Amino acid sequence: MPKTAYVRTKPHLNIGTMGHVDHGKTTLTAAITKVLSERGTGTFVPFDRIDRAPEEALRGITINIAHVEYETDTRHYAHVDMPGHADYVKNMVTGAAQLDGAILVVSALDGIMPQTAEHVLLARQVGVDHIVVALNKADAGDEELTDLVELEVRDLLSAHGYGGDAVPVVRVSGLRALEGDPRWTAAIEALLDAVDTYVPIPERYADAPFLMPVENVLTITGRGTVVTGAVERGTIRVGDRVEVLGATVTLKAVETVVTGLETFGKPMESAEAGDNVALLLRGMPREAVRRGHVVAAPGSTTPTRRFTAQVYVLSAREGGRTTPVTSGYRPQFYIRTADVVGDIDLGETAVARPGDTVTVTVELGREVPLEVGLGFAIREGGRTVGAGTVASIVA
Ligand SMILES: Nc1nc2c(ncn2[C@@H]2O[C@H](COP(=O)(O)OP(=O)(O)OP(=O)(O)O)[C@@H](O)[C@H]2O)c(=O)[nH]1
Ligand SMILES: [Mg+2]
Repeated sequence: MPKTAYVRTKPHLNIGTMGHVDHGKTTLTAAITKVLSERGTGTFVPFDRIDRAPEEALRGITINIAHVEYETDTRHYAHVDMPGHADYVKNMVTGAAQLDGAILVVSALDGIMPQTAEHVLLARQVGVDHIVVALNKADAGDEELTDLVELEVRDLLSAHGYGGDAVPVVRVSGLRALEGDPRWTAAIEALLDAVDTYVPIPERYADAPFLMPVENVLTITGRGTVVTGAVERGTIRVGDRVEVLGATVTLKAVETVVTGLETFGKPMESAEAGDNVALLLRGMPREAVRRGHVVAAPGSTTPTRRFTAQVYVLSAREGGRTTPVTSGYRPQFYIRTADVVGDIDLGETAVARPGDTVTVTVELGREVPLEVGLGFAIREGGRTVGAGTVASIVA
């Protein structure tokens, strides 16, 4: 099938749904694509295709994020539907790191649930600055109860520095909109308008050196090794030299050339920060690159093992630990798409209780490209116990 080139006509933003299990994230995602397909600026992606497509097993890591794309009148969006279950927080964290804005889905029937709060906290920690709320299942909710839920959500957002009073809260019914009920398709339009106007066009650091965390690695027969991910900063063109970093201990950086560039299956001439792309890498052995590595402009970033960070230790109520952390604690660090073990040194603080924010020094089990301001999650025994931001690199 001939491929039409991807033409950039509108600013591109990455958004995603988040929220508690069963509050209707996937239904809402399907409803958005339905409403926009009727406007002629998107393709309808039915519920079961969003819910089935994402499960990919990759070297034992379950990648469970569905990407769909659509346009409003003013913007092009890549939208990720993030699973709600706590087991998938890893994917939410690594995916949310790329989000310019998020749609927080809260069931008007249930109100705030543990994962609603956990996702808001994680969004804050990974630097998602703008949240729009979809109060879903409004078709089935009682008006007064929905008012209470709205207040509760605004309070939660304010508590995490999102300015809950200003955040748009739109009452929607993904289910009824999918069925074509005009009242509820209009609500989806209102939600999209809120996203269009409330989430600003991000500064893309287009002039910064190129960097893309690797999400997925594929082999295309006859063509070679392809890596996919969201461009974190800078621009990339076919023919550009790049480095793959964070590889094996013996082979720290592998230099290669980008020989092909695509987005959503369409070839493109250049990609910039925020784009979801696939890069074909010349002569790159399949085994030399994996999820967690970084593709960057040569010499633009140096992998490091030691850094200081501000870390928030989740309280037990948020699903975190019930006991304090002391120096020598050795959890997993989720940094961009990488999953690395690390030693925590609390220095003079000595003890961090659940709910505390502390400054720590971390020594990772292997080198990872890091920079100040980069967010990460800390996990232990399959659950998130902390979140933090890199404060300084220690030589
Ligand atoms: N009444 C009503 N039910 C809804 C609405 N949206 C979703 N549901 C129902 O809520 C249930 C969960 O919907 P999903 O879209 O799968 O929820 P989710 O948040 O994606 O769930 P997970 O991916 O498992 O976290 C399904 O039975 C839906 O049919 C709505 O607007 N109104
Ligand atoms: Mg879902």
